[in-house]
Amino acid sequence: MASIKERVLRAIFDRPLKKGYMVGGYRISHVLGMGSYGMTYAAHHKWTGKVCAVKQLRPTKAKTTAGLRSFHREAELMQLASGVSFPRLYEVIEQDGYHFLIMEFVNGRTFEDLIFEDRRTFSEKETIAVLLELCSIVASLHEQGIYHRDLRIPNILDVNGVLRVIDFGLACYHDDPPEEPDWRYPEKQVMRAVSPTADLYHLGHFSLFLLYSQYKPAEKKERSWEEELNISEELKHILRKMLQIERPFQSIKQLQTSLQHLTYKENSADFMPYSQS
Ligand SMILES: Nc1ncnc2c1ncn2[C@@H]1O[C@H](COP(=O)(O)OP(=O)(O)OP(=O)(O)O)[C@@H](O)[C@H]1O
Repeated sequence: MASIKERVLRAIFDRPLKKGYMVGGYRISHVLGMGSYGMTYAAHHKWTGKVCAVKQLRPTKAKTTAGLRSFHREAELMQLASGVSFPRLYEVIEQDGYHFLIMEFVNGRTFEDLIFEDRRTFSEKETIAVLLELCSIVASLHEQGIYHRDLRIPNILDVNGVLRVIDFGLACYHDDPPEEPDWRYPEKQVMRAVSPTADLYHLGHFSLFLLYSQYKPAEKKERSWEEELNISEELKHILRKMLQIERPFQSIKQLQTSLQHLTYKENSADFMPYSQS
């Protein structure tokens, strides 16, 4: 959580750029989102009209070594993460003292949009189908030696039934040293572990968001997700392992195998890959 001083400085120095501002050959059209490190805009190339996403490092962060380091790492990791599931990095631009990543614009709906704006609901089968597709994407990232560590509903997009993952702001290399533990926030240690378990943990929470989209509270008293969600015991067991309530999975492959086993066991002719649902 940002301190009061930090919030005041951000309000003064981190104002988003105006529509029409040129970053290299790209003209800013509007703000897509504002995060703790960056402000992201949609922009168009002045000659070709090609649309792209421009992520600007917040000026207050650009003044710090840690902020600049994280910006360059995000660029490096995006460059390294190859595959159609991740946006391509086109350019890194430093201009007027600002720092920008110019990247492919992913034209889809985030799962946050789908659940909270479109009111889409996900059954157990649909959630498993989404998870299986994500397993392939995340496994490919892990094979490239990268852990994403921010697989949340605003960072996973549905582009006409095909999933894509954005935001490498918290990603790391598999051989990075472990981060200094902050004992005030024990969950952060799990979420920021330099390990596949960090992504598995995030995917566990991601799955709960999908499954809760169908939930209709029958009583005022809040119960645990295990009591509230009407899902199979097998899926609950898998989720407990993802969320480290039970002995955690150690790799995405282990999760993939358990989910596949679940779909075979159900042997349901009506089980469909996410892209065909
Ligand atoms: N390549 C992209 N294509 C389309 N939209 C994007 C792209 N990258 C980011 N966005 C949009 O911009 C918003 C903010 O971007 P991003 O997720 O990179 O930053 P953040 O998580 O908000 O910031 P930070 O990483 O600083 O915490 C996202 O919610 C997403 O909708």
